[in-house]
Amino acid sequence: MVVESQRERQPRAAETVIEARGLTVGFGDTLIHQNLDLDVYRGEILGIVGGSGTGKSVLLRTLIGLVKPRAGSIRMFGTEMATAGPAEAAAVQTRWGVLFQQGALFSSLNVQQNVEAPMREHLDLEPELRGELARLKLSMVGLQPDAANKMPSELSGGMIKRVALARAIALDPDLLFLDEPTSGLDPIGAADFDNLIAKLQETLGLTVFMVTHDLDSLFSICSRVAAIGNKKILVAGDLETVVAYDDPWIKAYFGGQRGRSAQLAHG
Ligand SMILES: Nc1ncnc2c1ncn2[C@@H]1O[C@H](COP(=O)(O)OP(=O)(O)OP(=O)(O)O)[C@@H](O)[C@H]1O
Repeated sequence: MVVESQRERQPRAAETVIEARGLTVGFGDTLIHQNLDLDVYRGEILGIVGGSGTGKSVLLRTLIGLVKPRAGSIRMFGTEMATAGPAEAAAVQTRWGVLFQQGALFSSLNVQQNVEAPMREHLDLEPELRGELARLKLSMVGLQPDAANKMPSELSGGMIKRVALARAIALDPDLLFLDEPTSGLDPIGAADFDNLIAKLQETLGLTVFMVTHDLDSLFSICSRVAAIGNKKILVAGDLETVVAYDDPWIKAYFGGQRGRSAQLAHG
């Protein structure tokens, strides 16, 4: 059952949105990734898993250009990012949105202003239209209109994630990067957020790159999973393929009590 539902969610045509080849990333004397290859296909929700410190967030930050790789290439929507000119790179960058782990809202801006921030930076819109669009994005992530004037300090953890998600979709992206979107949420809040991600992915036709530890997210909404270990992608494929892969961390992660419970719950 799990396998069938995973297959149903596989994109039909495997058009590559992100193509990373031979990525080597390090800090000082420490190598985090060495010769890492990864493809992300249009229309999929790809879950990135791996032990703590294996470099899942570093991979996300490398793909969006915040960490410069020592070697290798990253093609985003067919554009080689290392050699793209500033205008071309900026045009590609507006095609993705990012939800960072803690939400990373601007604490001095209210909710609506946070969602408007990318529009201010990249679009030349009248203030009324910008406000209207921001409120539309907020309603798309399930927030009531009265949330618009609240400050980040007045929000619950779940609301912060929703505002951050509204900001991530502010520019109508094709691609969404999510870093541990359900971390810090209670199980019901996490399940609601998973459902929201799946709904947005489907209605907006998004491609989603999602770093997660959350087994429920993997089993409920991911169409494919890539596991990081030994500085590279150990295995990428449907859950059945990844779960069956012979690696001690994968066996401990999926074969432990929580992994078995998640498989049963979503089976
Ligand atoms: N800017 C940086 N400078 C130096 N080291 C860094 C930097 N950013 C990350 N690291 C190191 O890179 C390694 C991978 O970090 P990363 O946050 O990607 O791990 P992760 O797989 O996301 O872990 P977790 O699951 O615990 O969040 C860690 O050892 C971290 O300390």
